[in-house]
Amino acid sequence: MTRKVEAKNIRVSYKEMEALSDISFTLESRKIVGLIGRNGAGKTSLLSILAAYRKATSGEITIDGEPIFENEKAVAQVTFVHQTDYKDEYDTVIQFFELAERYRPGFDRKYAEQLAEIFQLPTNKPLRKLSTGMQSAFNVTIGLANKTPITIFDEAYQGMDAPARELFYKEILEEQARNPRLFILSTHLVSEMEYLFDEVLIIHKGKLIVQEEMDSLLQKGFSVTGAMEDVEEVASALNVLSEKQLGGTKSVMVYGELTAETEADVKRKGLEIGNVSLQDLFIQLTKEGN
Ligand SMILES: Nc1ncnc2c1ncn2[C@@H]1O[C@H](COP(=O)(O)OP(=O)(O)OP(=O)(O)O)[C@@H](O)[C@H]1O
Repeated sequence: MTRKVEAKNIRVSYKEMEALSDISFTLESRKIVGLIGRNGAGKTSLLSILAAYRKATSGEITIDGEPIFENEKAVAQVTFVHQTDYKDEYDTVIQFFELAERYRPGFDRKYAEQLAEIFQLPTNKPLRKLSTGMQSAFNVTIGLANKTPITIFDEAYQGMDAPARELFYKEILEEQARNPRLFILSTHLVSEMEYLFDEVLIIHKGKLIVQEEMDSLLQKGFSVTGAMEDVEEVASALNVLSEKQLGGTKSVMVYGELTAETEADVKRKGLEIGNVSLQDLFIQLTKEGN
């Protein structure tokens, strides 16, 4: 299921407020992409445009070169899982599976039933009577069982407890191994989900500030620790995101390429280079002032 998704100069305004400004990127299929950003950064706005739920104020999303908005064939390639209000939904889980089987050509009923068992969904209950976590598990079930080439989960885990979330992550990885596709997962649970991601997009205040393969992103973030004066000397040439000091020892978190020259200098001075997590990088990259 090879698909190429391109966002070209996406801008979204709600009246005078600009929620997304000039966002462009290309995503290749067979990847699990993490979309992270602080509250109000624009994640849902971006995902709803990627799924053609709404039109960008300007710019365009294409799948394999075809504009997606109001394009039935392109839209059928995408499943968008987001929080849904089921308070007026009298149909049961099983009735929903029947509908999905009738109207969604790729829907895998058998897999949906397996997932319902894994998540212990009460399949004969109307959706409005499921708990919040169960409703999310139902959404996740539909998202996985639809098996569309592009599957988007917008904070789909709301209300799901830790064991249920763990089952969800495991299913994504297993599905990706069985039926590779493009998964896009927006989340606030960065440390919990970072092991899933092949690639990461970070949006901040409506702007795309990072698009990187996970491995190279983690290589770009590193810490340097040691004697204060030596660390300060090395850090003066680096893009320092944060610093900590304890007595005469200082530690700085850096974002940027670690050149051979800097690495040699660090070694000469007896300083220590450490790894930083995606969560730490995300916090520092989106901190006021950075
Ligand atoms: N329908 C709307 N009308 C007006 N403003 C909106 C609308 N939807 C979103 N916004 C604004 O656009 C900005 C981006 O919102 P969006 O929901 O896309 O962010 P988000 O990253 O998904 O946030 P969160 O993580 O809190 O869910 C916010 O400032 C929000 O208040």
